[in-house]
Amino acid sequence: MPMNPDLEKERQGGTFDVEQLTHILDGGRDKTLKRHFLEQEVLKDPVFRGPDTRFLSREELFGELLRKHVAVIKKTQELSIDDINEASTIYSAAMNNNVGPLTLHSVAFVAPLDLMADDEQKKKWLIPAKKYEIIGCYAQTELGHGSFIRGLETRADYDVNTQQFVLNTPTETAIKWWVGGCVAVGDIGPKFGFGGVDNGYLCLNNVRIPRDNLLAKTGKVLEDGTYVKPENPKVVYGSMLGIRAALPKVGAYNLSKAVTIAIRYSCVRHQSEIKPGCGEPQVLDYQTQQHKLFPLLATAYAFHTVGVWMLDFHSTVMNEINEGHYHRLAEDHVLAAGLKAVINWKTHEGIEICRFSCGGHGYSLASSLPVIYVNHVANSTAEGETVILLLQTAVYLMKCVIDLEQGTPLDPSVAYLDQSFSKSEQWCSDVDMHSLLKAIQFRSKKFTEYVSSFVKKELMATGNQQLAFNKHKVILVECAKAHTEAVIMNAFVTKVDEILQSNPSVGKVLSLLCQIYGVTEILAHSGDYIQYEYLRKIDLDNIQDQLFKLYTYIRPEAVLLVDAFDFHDEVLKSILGRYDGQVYENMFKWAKASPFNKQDQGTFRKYIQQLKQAKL
Ligand SMILES: CCCCCCCC/C=C\CCCCCCC/C=C/C(=O)SCCNC(=O)CCNC(=O)[C@H](O)C(C)(C)COP(=O)(O)OP(=O)(O)OC[C@H]1O[C@@H](n2cnc3c(N)ncnc32)[C@H](O)[C@@H]1OP(=O)(O)O
Ligand SMILES: Cc1cc2nc3c(=O)[nH]c(=O)nc-3n(C[C@H](O)[C@H](O)[C@H](O)COP(=O)(O)OP(=O)(O)OC[C@H]3O[C@@H](n4cnc5c(N)ncnc54)[C@H](O)[C@@H]3O)c2cc1C
Repeated sequence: MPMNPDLEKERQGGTFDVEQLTHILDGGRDKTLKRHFLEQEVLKDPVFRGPDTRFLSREELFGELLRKHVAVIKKTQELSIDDINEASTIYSAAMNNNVGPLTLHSVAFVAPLDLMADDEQKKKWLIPAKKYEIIGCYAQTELGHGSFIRGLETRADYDVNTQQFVLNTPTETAIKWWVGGCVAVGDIGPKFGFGGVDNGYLCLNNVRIPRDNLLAKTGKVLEDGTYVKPENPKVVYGSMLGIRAALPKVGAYNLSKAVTIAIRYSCVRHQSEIKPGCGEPQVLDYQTQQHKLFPLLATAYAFHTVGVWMLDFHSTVMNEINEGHYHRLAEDHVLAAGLKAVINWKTHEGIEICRFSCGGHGYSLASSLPVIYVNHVANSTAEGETVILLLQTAVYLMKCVIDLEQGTPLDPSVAYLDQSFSKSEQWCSDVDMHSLLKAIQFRSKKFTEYVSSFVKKELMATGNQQLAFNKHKVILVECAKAHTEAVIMNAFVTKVDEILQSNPSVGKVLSLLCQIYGVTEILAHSGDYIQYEYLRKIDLDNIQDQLFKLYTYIRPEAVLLVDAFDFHDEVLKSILGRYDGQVYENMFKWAKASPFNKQDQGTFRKYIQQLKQAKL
């Protein structure tokens, strides 16, 4: 199919090599080539062809995705793939923006076995689980409790005579609920999205399991019922940590898809007139459309950068823990908590902005933006609800203030809290990304000190830390967000500095995105900068001007920047986001193919005719 002339023109501009940026995003040329190979292994294999999942009922969708997920597993094994990124490539190429039915088995059942089973148990369960000879799930949440783990009601009473645990969900609120991939007792019913996953309920009534079913790499129960605590009790939370550490990159992936669709479509879509008689411009030429999408384009790159960094950091900490060193577990936990919370929340807001920036067609499943949205938005609740996780980060920051007062060294990711920040000089309208980072770190430091003063005062008054925290949860959450933004901006600036050395032309365009990210973050909290007397109104006016100027620099690069995400059309599965930009013809073809147009609904005759007969 010929290329849409608008997109053809967009691709003649640009100042950097798209393929080189794709290699950077993938982690090197070889990784790009391997990803292409794996995608083609899926896309050329007829077993992965099937009905358009956007036309399927919940039951049909589940069945079709389970069929495909089994094919994904077979393909992964056939190609001897054990790298999680490569396995995810095969998975994503097949799932059409859905979450597959066996995802929880991989991310929430196999992972804890790997983390907390001893060698005997690994032989017994981990090896068959990795071969899908046993299929598992992660049944923690109950009807009555999800966030408050210490409030869970399920019981495991040890029967010393039989060396067994007797499991019970003693109350209705104790029923295990939301359990992804749990086909034992029942499905919890239709959901907002996640149609590919059978989130189940599980009632336990005197279910007996052997003593050695308790994963025993950390804590264990001896034959006489004595509980031997793990060296570090918090390691039992580790299975949630693994998914949280991965979710920032999942957020970046989903936002990159949405931004690709919205920016390509905004170049194809012509609407209204700027100068009468001069034709309808591309909607991406409107400043308001750029103001919707370019900060999100910058955000997608920022989130990808920090998502890769978080996974590397988490993997290092897990290796340290495997060798018995727990000193970085707390930092890993609060980084994963803050990044998972902020990134997934801002991503689902961003996908929604991408959807309505495509007008009515964004609302059609032909765009796939609604599919990406409803499957992504769960990530702000699942694996730790946003506020819950931000409070974890906030409590850690309050401890950092005490550490600072006591002269205890801080973890590297919060070292900036110990830095002094000079008032900014007059910010002219081309402030660089390093100055923007300093400003964002400054705000986080001031906010942490401000919140800590309130919590301390409350603690003095009540002597109860939980009460003190509970009274200031709103500003504690804001404090955690401010810190997390400093972590994101620091990762982005660090990566762009590195790329400026290795590939100046790519680095330059990424530095423009980094500035857009930083300026957008500062303008979103401009009142704090005035209140802390770090910036003046003139500075804020100047960086507002800078933002609009940055949009003009990014405008000719925008399509190339989303092309660099390198989504194959069959992976993106969006008519608005097609690489060739042939939207209208394919929208019409897609609509005509809808089963709704295929069979005579019969309902028309059945009910409308009744109206006629009723002679109202
Ligand atoms: C074939 C290949 C396929 C590959 C596919 C890949 C592609 C995947 C595609 C899409 C991805 C989608 C997948 C997502 C699936 C999601 C499924 C969802 C699963 C779930 O939701 S499982 C259930 C999750 N539940 C929670 O997260 C509960 C949240 N609540 C809590 O974590 C706790 O209640 C708490 C931490 C909030 C409170 O804990 P507690 O009451 O004990 O009290 P605290 O004082 O706050 O904490 C005590 C102490 O522990 C420390 N702590 C807490 N948590 C952790 C942790 N996780 N790690 C380390 N340390 C932790 C805390 O800091 C305190 O320490 P101090 O005492 O202060 O030192
Ligand atoms: C798509 C999806 C898949 C899931 N898969 C699984 C799974 O496979 N296995 C599993 O075990 N669970 C699973 N879950 C459940 C998930 O872990 C919980 O929904 C999540 O932990 C939130 O807990 P909750 O639902 O009890 O919400 P609640 O904690 O009841 O939250 C309700 C509101 O209360 C607020 N709140 C709660 N506690 C506090 C507090 N201390 N301070 C301030 N505000 C508070 C929250 O911020 C929120 O606004 C899944 C959920 C979803 C949506």
